[in-house]
Amino acid sequence: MTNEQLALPVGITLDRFIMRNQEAFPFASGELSQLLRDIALAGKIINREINRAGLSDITGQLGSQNVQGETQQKLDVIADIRFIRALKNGGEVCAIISEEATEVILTGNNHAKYIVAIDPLDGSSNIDTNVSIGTIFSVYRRRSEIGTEPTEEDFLQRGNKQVASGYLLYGSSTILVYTTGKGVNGFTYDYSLGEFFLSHPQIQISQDGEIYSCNEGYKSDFSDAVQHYLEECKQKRFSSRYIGSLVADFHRNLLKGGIYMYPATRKTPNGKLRLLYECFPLAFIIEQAGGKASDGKQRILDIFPTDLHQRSAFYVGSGKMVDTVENYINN
Ligand SMILES: O=P(O)(O)OC[C@H]1O[C@](O)(COP(=O)(O)O)[C@@H](O)[C@@H]1O
Ligand SMILES: [Mg+2]
Ligand SMILES: [Mg+2]
Repeated sequence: MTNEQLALPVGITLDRFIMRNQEAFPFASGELSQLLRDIALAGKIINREINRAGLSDITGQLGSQNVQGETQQKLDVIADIRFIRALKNGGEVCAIISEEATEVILTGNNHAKYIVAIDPLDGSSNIDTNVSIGTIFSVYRRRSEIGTEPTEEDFLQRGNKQVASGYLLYGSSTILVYTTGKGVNGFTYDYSLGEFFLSHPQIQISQDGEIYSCNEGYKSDFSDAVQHYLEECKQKRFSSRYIGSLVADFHRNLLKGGIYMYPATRKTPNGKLRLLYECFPLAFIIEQAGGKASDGKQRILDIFPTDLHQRSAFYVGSGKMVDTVENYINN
């Protein structure tokens, strides 16, 4: 055994990976790198709180409602506070929108050029039952002039204007997956070292898959087209998998191939999921991984949002499966 083999490498840390990517772009100023580090830091803190949730009084409902009319879980609000604080203190973000806040959150960093849209805790209905949950984020350059106070207008940009997006998945292991438009990479959290390490380089989704994921409890509320597509999935003996946490269902399909669908229903005629901090960020990831994301009629990333908390039908995953459901819907 060589001496080198005595001390096997532990891998590439997130920090080093970010630095290497920054060095690859001489004009990169390091602000986006710092922003990604701030998100990773808040993710570590939330992860620790989630791991201890059953031992500390942070499970259950807070009783207040968010702008969507959903009852907020304590962890929804704790995660919201942690990410906003990390991004404020990091200094690279001038404004934030969050699922848990009605209005634009001004950080006071008016000199900063980035804005962030965030779903601080995704899969809220699964928090208290130890099922995988996550955080979803999206980063844009502001539209308003640096030095001025950002407004709602800064956030009303098409999804194809994102400069970065990603998610954290707090599951059997904790993983951070993100893109800055140069492919998709995943980093697994090593608790013992307190570091994220590159574990899933350059993720690509298979063009076709045999997993479909949607809440079939609402099937009778889906359009005939979607019901026909579900029938086809069953005839083809595809596996039905639905965790009920978008991040977890998305991540499984990203690695295994498959399609996640949250169609419009009578209860949610515009779909349930939010364009700016659920659909756009995951659509950017899936396209960078070779897959597709649609609202049934058009590419999600081409949609021009008119409202901060706008909802959309969402079909995302292996390209051929998204094409098939789109064909059903449009023919
Ligand atoms: O219970 P339903 O209607 O199937 O909805 C589940 C979906 O709603 C969500 O919980 C919405 O996200 P939040 O938990 O962030 O509100 C998704 O994670 C999940 O895919
Ligand atoms: Mg969500
Ligand atoms: Mg949420």
